[in-house]
Amino acid sequence: TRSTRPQRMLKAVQKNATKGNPESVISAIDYFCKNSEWAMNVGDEKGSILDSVVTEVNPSTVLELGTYCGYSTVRIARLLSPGTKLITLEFNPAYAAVARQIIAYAGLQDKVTLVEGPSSELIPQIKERFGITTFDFIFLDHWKDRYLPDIKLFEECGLLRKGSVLLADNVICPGTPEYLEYVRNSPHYESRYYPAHLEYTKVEDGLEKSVFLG
Ligand SMILES: O=C(NC/C=C/[C@H]1O[C@@H](n2cnc3c(NCCO)ncnc32)[C@H](O)[C@@H]1O)c1cc(-c2ccc(F)cc2)cc(O)c1O
Ligand SMILES: [Mg+2]
Repeated sequence: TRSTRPQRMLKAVQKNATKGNPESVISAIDYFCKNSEWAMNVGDEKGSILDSVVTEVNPSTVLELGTYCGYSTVRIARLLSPGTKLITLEFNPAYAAVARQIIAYAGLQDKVTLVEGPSSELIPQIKERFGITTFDFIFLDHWKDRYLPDIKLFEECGLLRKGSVLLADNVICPGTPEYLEYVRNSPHYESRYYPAHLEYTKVEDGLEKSVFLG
């Protein structure tokens, strides 16, 4: 049977990247998406903004919603201080299998805990399963209509502290209107929009950074 796009992306990484070199894995995926097949990775332009926010926050506890093929997982994990790990949630087993191989190819498997399952079920389990009290940094890049319910779940589960940073992809395209309205109007968040473009295109998109105020 025909391979899937994530499987073809993995092949491109194994063919064009250098094992243990995260930068080469990122470049190989961006090259594949620009020259072979578009895929919904955060991409290089928004990825650079992601890099700058992660570097600024220098988080000890990190959560990503929506691993997909692991592109943003690799971007984030390569910037973490020694000993810091990130938890990434992915409910599609086929995507998770590809992501594990891409993360391992980058040599970052020891900095990443990929948990298979839906965020709605996993978020309430995080404290007891992973011994986390609160998250310093959260990257949202899963189904766009799940951003708002999941941020409310973070609040209910006490997973945010004064200063927790949430960074959301695709707030313009495909768009997350309810989430944007919430974080921009809630007295509990200080929000800022980073304009950019939809990965590998000229279409307008951007990232929204929201700091929890307690
Ligand atoms: O749709 C987009 N992203 C979705 C990501 C889904 C990934 O995350 C996984 N996932 C989803 N919900 C959950 C969940 N929780 C939900 C239930 O609890 N818990 C765990 N994992 C979850 C999926 O299995 C996928 O691996 C997108 C589209 C465009 C786009 C723009 C323009 C176009 F024309 C076309 C496409 C651009 C982008 O950057 C995009 O991110
Ligand atoms: Mg996205």
